[in-house]
Amino acid sequence: MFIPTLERQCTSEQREKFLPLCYDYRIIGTYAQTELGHGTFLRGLETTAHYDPNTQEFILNSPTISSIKWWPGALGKTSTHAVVLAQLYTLGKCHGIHPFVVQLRSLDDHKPLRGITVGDIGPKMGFGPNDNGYLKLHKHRIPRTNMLMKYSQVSPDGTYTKPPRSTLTYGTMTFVRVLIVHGSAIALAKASTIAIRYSAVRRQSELRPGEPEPQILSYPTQQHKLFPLLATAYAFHFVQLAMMKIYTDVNDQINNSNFSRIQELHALSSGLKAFTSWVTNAGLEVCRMSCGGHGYSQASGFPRLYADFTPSCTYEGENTVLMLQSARYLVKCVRDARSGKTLPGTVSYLSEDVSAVHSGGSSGRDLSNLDFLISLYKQRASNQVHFASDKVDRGISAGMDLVGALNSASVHLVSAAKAHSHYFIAKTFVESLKLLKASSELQNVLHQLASVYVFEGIAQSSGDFIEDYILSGSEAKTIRQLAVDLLPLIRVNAVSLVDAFSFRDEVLQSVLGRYDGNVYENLFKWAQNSPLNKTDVHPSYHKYLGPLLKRNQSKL
Ligand SMILES: CCCCCCCCCCCCCCCCCCCC(=O)SCCNC(=O)CCNC(=O)[C@H](O)C(C)(C)COP(=O)(O)OP(=O)(O)OC[C@H]1O[C@@H](n2cnc3c(N)ncnc32)[C@H](O)[C@@H]1OP(=O)(O)O
Ligand SMILES: Cc1cc2nc3c(=O)[nH]c(=O)nc-3n(C[C@H](O)[C@H](O)[C@H](O)COP(=O)(O)OP(=O)(O)OC[C@H]3O[C@@H](n4cnc5c(N)ncnc54)[C@H](O)[C@@H]3O)c2cc1C
Repeated sequence: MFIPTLERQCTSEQREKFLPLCYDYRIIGTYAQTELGHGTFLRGLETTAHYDPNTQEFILNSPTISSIKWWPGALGKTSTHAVVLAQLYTLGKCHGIHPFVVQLRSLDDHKPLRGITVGDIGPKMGFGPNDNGYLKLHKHRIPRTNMLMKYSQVSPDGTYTKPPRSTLTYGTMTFVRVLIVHGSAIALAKASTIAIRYSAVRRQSELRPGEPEPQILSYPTQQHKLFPLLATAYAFHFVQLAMMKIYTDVNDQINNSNFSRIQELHALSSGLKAFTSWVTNAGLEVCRMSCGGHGYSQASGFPRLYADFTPSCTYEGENTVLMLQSARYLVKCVRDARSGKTLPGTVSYLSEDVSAVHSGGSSGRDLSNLDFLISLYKQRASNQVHFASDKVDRGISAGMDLVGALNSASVHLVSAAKAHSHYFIAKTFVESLKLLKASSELQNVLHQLASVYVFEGIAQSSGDFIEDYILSGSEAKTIRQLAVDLLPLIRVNAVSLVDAFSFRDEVLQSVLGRYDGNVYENLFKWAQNSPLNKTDVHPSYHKYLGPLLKRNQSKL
């Protein structure tokens, strides 16, 4: 995050000064924004940067215990520099959060500089090798030119020039949220690879006396656990491509001072980061549990994969908060649509009258047709967004202010943002396959994946579709069965579909997911290499167990 922030927030002179140092690994930096007392509420950050026109320096301080920077990756022991987000004060006025480059450690002996107290925050659930750290600043001075001034400036005499948009400071977070969508796709693909390869190797239970134990991948329940997640990994792959394309297009516009789509990008990246990381987080656990006891071993790769992925639901914007950000934008779009404004591409459906298109229970609807089902996802999303938006309006009519009305409707707003994200993902998956240049055989297999993703997505949220009369109960049951009917067809190509992710064994880090399927021999080898097995009799025997046993044997 250090380098992307410099690339996006530096003037050209600052880029020339700082970026070569980064690219040549002459300095190592972190992104120090979160504090002990604030991670979500950025306007509440307490670190201060007061401008001193006499010396043309900023004086940085951590004025309270809650203002100590806390969590930034590699801050504890590694980073020589940080981008520090602090409240800017100049000529007696506060201008809000701005980014500053701060050197933390000497480039000679790596010791912390004067006014810098820095260290590791201690052991975490995962990310063991990462020294997430703390930073306490005490009257630490930096040159005026260390404030990143692409969008806002402080002149030598302390005059402040404000940015075209205050939220441009938040740009790096948007970029990383887009990367996290990609990260979700990768993590779910890894977990699917491990679970499906192992399920093809593992044989368990005797269905009928004398019959060989079947591969657990042959059980419909095992297929129902794993194949929708495999399909989701493929869906997220295509979604992250689409998300990155939108990010790149909007970022190019921003670089040309066109800020018209910044809100749409923020809303979409927030919703997709939250949706994909939540779904992946839950999916990793399903994959682990589908591997039985060996899934719980470190050898499976699942404990580390989960412990390292699960903070994706928290960092870079806590998921609930991001869903609310997305929903806030959707509510604004409903208002704009009602006042006749044209809506941007990813939300234009909110101005369509989808309610008349479909009503549950109509006979003869082709429930296996993906284009038709995507139109139902659209109707569900539109209904949920309009419902939540109407709740906000009713709150205001009842005398609440906008903040109060939004807060009061927030549970429904999160549901609406989820439905919106889900519609975007399902639509993107189906549309991406149409554009894919592939053999008819491959198209057929991918269509099976898209179908099970779309069917299972409805099955798992059938309440939404039934409550709004988008589907009848019997139609929902039919779609649920369509998903189950697809499972044996996907079984034929399941191992090939995870092999297609092409994770090398060294990357997958899983004995269960080894490409050669030689699990048991390598599990035994792995166990023998366990530190506890360095000696037949562990040294602790002589200190604890031995004396205890001998003492009790003497009583016999
Ligand atoms: C290139 C090939 C790569 C291959 C990649 C392979 C895989 C990648 C693997 C994964 C990589 C990722 C690894 C991750 C490592 C990251 C580690 C974690 C780092 C961190 O956690 S950094 C800290 C993150 N912190 C946050 O995200 C804080 C969240 N809080 C906020 O953003 C704001 O406080 C919040 C919640 C938005 C509230 O803002 P606030 O101003 O207080 O209040 P409002 O809600 O009223 O917003 C005002 C206004 O601003 C708009 N807004 C807010 N944010 C943005 C934004 N980012 N962009 C644009 N606009 C924004 C908001 O919509 C409001 O607008 P209105 O018009 O409605 O007024
Ligand atoms: C592994 C890891 C790495 C990190 N790396 C970095 C880094 O490199 N740099 C950095 O600056 N930070 C980093 N962070 C910090 C991270 O960005 C914050 O933890 C994150 O933004 C969440 O903020 P918080 O911890 O204050 O959670 P909180 O906001 O306190 O969340 C707690 C609960 O409050 C709820 N909540 C908060 N606000 C609202 C609201 N308005 N409406 C409804 N509910 C709300 C949330 O939904 C959540 O359930 C990292 C964190 C982790 C775990």
